[in-house]
Amino acid sequence: MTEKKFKTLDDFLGTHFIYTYDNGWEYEWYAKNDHTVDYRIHGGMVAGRWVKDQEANIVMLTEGIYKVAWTEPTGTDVALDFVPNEKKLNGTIFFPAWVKQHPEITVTFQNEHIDRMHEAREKYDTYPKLVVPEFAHITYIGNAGQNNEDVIAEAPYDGITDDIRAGRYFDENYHRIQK
Ligand SMILES: C=Cc1ccc(O)cc1
Repeated sequence: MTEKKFKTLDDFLGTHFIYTYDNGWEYEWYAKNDHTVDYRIHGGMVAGRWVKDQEANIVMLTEGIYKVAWTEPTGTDVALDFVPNEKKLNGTIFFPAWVKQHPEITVTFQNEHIDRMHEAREKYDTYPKLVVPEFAHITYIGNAGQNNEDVIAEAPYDGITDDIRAGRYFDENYHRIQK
């Protein structure tokens, strides 16, 4: 894992993280550029879900501390505060009621099923929302560079985060080593 020190917004953009929330949910998230994020979910209520090119608001609050927020086609809202120099973040996820009732609908490569998400958010309940506020500890930081399509490029599989942490997943140019 890189030991880089985060100071500027540019230090954050292009960075790839893996982290585990205190409730046990493991997530992988990539600051693709100053308005776009990709992610994969490895543990928790919607493990198996993965998303590319989600538009997000990304700012630096003060040196080395970053806030990211977005709203999804599912109606789920997310706010993340990264303190990468301390290997931690705080995330709050606001799930519409239907995602808790039918998580399996969202567990897919969302980009190929946007219509299905829009349909479900109209058809099923929004309220009461499920709010999940949690700290997480960062277990991996990688310098992927911005707009790297290899970072989040396939469905999550058992052991993928171990492969990434062990250095078996990306080559020296942060391209995926295909098995
Ligand atoms: C629902 C998406 C989501 C992505 C990353 C994260 O840390 C929390 C939620």
